[in-house]
Amino acid sequence: MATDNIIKIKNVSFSYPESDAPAIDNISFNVKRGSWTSIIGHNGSGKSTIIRLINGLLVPDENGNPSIEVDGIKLTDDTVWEVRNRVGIVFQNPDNQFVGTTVADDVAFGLENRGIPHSEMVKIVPEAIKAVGMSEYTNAEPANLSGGQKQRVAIAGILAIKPKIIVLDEATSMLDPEGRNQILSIVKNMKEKYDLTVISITHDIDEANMADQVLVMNDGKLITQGSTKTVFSQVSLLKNIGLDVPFFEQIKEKLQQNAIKLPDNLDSEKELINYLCQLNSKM
Ligand SMILES: Nc1ncnc2c1ncn2[C@@H]1O[C@H](COP(=O)(O)OP(=O)(O)OP(=O)(O)O)[C@@H](O)[C@H]1O
Repeated sequence: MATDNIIKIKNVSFSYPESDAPAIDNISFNVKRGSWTSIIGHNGSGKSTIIRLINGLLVPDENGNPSIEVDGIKLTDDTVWEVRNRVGIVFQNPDNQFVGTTVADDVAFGLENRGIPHSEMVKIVPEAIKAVGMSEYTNAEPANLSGGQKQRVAIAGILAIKPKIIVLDEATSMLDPEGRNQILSIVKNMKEKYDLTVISITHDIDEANMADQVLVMNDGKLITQGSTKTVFSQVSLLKNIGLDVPFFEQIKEKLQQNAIKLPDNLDSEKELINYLCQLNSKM
């Protein structure tokens, strides 16, 4: 994995015109190339607004000398399309993402928009559809697919334009557990295969736990960030802002509140169970 920062956000604030409070309040963070970042936070905390700022759909407020850099390109009016080509977004509702009458048409749409020659499209489209395991549905109508299949087609459409960054904006929230796991596993495989950088905005704690880095938003502010271990061990902070905490961290906290001292290096449920079994056998 490369180690440079593919996204650099510095001193960024943003207020929607009709609102008094800023939706984003002076945030700074970096995202490493090829990494997985989760953004968590309550409804309205500013998660989607960050993504709209990263792909230039919104422009930061001028105060504080803000800067946004994506893949080494400083985001300005002149570079917005260059940046946008690097960021593919899968949205929450699969039904709002289709424009083609067949799966193949739909996946080809982004390529047509970018003026990719037909001779290249006929190679790229089937490859992208195959990558998400949907080849047998190439000529199907998107409207007739299941929610999980629709999200796979949306991902194929994004893969076709070869982005550097893929954003899942609550992309699994309308799927059942099986559909969700399929999508996450496809994205994970694509990430490794194409050295993609993944940003997932999610309310699902297991999905958030897949990340290398977690960003926690509250009322437009980035209140903590770090590895899953660093962030999810701040149980009280997360609970105070109404967020879920992994079951494992909740159990650890309860044990410690009951004066059961645990070693620092317990990183998984399995390690915790083994430790408690050993403790029990010594009693
Ligand atoms: N188009 C808009 N016009 C005015 N205010 C907006 C607009 N979009 C979002 N907001 C406000 O900006 C704030 C941040 O919204 P945003 O959608 O970024 O939050 P979020 O964390 O993604 O929420 P959710 O989890 O519900 O998707 C909220 O107070 C929201 O009401």
